Amino acid sequence: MNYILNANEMKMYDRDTSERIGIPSMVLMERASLGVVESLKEQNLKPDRILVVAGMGNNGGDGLAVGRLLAEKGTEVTFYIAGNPDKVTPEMRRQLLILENSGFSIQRKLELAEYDMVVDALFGIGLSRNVEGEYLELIREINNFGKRGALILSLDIPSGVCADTGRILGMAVRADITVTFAYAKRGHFLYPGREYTGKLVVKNIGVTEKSFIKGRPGAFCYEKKDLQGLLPKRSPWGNKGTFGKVLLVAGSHDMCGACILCGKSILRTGAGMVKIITPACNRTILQEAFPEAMLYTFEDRPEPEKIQKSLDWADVVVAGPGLSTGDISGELMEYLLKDKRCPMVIDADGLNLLAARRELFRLAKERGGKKLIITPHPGELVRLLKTDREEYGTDREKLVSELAGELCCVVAAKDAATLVVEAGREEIYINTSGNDGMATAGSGDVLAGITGGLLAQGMDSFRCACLSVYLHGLAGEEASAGKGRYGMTASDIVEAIPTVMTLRDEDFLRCQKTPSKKI
Ligand SMILES: NC(=O)C1=CN([C@@H]2O[C@H](COP(=O)(O)OP(=O)(O)OC[C@H]3O[C@@H](n4cnc5c(N)ncnc54)[C@H](OP(=O)(O)O)[C@@H]3O)[C@@H](O)[C@H]2O)[C@@H](O)CC1
Ligand SMILES: [K+]
Repeated sequence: MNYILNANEMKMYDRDTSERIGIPSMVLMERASLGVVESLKEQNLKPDRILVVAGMGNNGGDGLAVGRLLAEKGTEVTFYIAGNPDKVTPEMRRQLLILENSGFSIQRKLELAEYDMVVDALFGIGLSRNVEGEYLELIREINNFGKRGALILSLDIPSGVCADTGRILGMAVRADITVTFAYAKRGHFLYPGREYTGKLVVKNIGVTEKSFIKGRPGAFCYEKKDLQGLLPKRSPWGNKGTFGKVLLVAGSHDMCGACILCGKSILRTGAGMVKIITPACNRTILQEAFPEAMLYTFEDRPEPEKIQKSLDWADVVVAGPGLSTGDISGELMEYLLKDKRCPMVIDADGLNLLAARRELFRLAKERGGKKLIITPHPGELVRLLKTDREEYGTDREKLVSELAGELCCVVAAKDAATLVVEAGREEIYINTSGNDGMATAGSGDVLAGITGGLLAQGMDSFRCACLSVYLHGLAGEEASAGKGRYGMTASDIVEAIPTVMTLRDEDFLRCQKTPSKKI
């Protein structure tokens, strides 16, 4: 598990590290700059000629220090500073003095020469508004250097990217590499910031959890090393019943694939049994393509007694993939929502039904008790919230939290960087696994299946949603490693689930003993 910070949190922890713990901010700055040089070495990058573009804040100070350290190693460095000298920070002033005392000259006019690398140290987490005028031109010029072949190295965050939201404030540097300090920032992962960040490297500078004096950060992500502590425990004496029984209500005429992708993902994640309720037209294909599933297929409309029997059997319900939004589906959803015993995962048309029929939305709300996980993509979320894409783009986190609060549930808001938010919980999960190959038909059905499979193994809803999203992304990475991002399909993601959940025997045994992580 790692933290993802916003600008205020980072500033607070920087300040507490200097003022309360006592590591001077010049020491932090020197460590940050040494970290950048170290990271270039790790990536075997040895630029001969570089340009440092520095602003008047501490991000600029980092840039001057990086240039100085590289010059010590023989790199030819051109230093350029921009901005109002009245705004210079004490640390930046000190860096300017060190350069002056060391005999370096500092340009105020940009030299349009050939450089191997441009160090972008214009703005870091102190960017507070849209960039304009001179800064806009500079950012355009840095990007032009990039187009002409120079490597663009951004310090902390590409200048112009909002550290809190990933939004572009006017214009932003398109970095090839971003070296950030202490912890990743939200803007590195939230789109479009993610596209501008390039390869992200995080360097420790001495700001650690000991600096969380005033509280922990509000967002976190999982890392591969966490899996051992996160996967549900398996009893050696367990049977298919004890590993969880999932009732999948999915599929409609011409929509059978969603049942298969979702159902297989449930079993691939470790649940013991799956029963599918779907129209009779899907029976033959399901029996051939997915023989592990039990079925209740119906001709015109499902019989209430049989639905109830299936509900009584199940530990968890997954509803919605390929379901369609007709009246029969609406009736089915009503039955499912009225039965408040089983935790439920709702996806796709299940969510569209909730959005279209307020009665169903009310029933979902009444379930309460956080026994509901919903997995909307942006279109579904916008429909549920009765808002538009523009508003969704301006403050996604706020809207997702509102929806979680209204339905008293866990929302996994799917997107390139999926957010998981639980009603009443301040901390959010930001997913960092996965890639663009996952933007393929049926990928969402796989996530719904993974979520149902983990929930059926007894996980708490929030942790289950976070882990599902993370595993789904890892399985996507695994699928793209085999098939490539162009050609991979949702079925490849399903097939990759076991690989990413496989622990070496010794890790598996340790996993059974490790207490489950609290977050
Ligand atoms: N503190 C520490 O211990 C450590 C900090 N570290 C480094 O410090 C960085 C944060 O430094 P920082 O807070 O000085 O902010 P920074 O990003 O350099 O810019 C602020 C300046 O930009 C200006 N400005 C803002 N927006 C603007 C706009 N649109 N257009 C024009 N101007 C604009 C703003 O002016 P103002 O808003 O006051 O008008 C101010 O002058 C951090 O990212 C990391 O790299 C590391 O060394 C590790 C240790
Ligand atoms: K920067």
